Amino acid sequence: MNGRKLAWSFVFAFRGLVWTLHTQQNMRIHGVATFVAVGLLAWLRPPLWQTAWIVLSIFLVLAGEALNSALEAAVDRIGKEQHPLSGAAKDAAAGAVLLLALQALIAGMVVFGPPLWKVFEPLWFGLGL
Ligand SMILES: Nc1ncnc2c1ncn2[C@@H]1O[C@H](COP(=O)(O)OP(=O)(O)OP(=O)(O)O)[C@@H](O)[C@H]1O
Repeated sequence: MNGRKLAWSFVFAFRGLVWTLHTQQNMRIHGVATFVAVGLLAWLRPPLWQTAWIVLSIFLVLAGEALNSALEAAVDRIGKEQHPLSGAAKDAAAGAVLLLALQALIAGMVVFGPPLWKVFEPLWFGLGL
């Protein structure tokens, strides 16, 4: 592969990500979640392995959503008519994203839960909770 072709492949990949952001509401939701997670990382500065877990989770969810969007587009390109296999393919891909998102939620709770609890603990007790 020559350098020019390699550079174009990055452009196409980036264009694919921009397309998912424009067309997929779920990708935009994951984008917002990414900003929140990065903000919490910058604020709470967890240990390196926990930071790595969160960063990995972010990339896994975004990559999963991009693949899900690709599969949806491919299924729709094959045929827009209703078919059990088309539905099953889309459902299975959505299930994969759900699993990745659940994993990210667990990572967020394990990494950010205890320090956030510490920060807001005085507030809970101040409110008599
Ligand atoms: N061609 C089809 N044949 C049968 N069932 C389908 C077909 N297309 C979609 N479905 C069903 O409808 C669900 C929603 O499909 P849709 O294409 O709207 O994707 P989505 O999950 O809403 O994603 P998004 O809103 O991000 O595009 C699928 O998960 C599937 O169960």
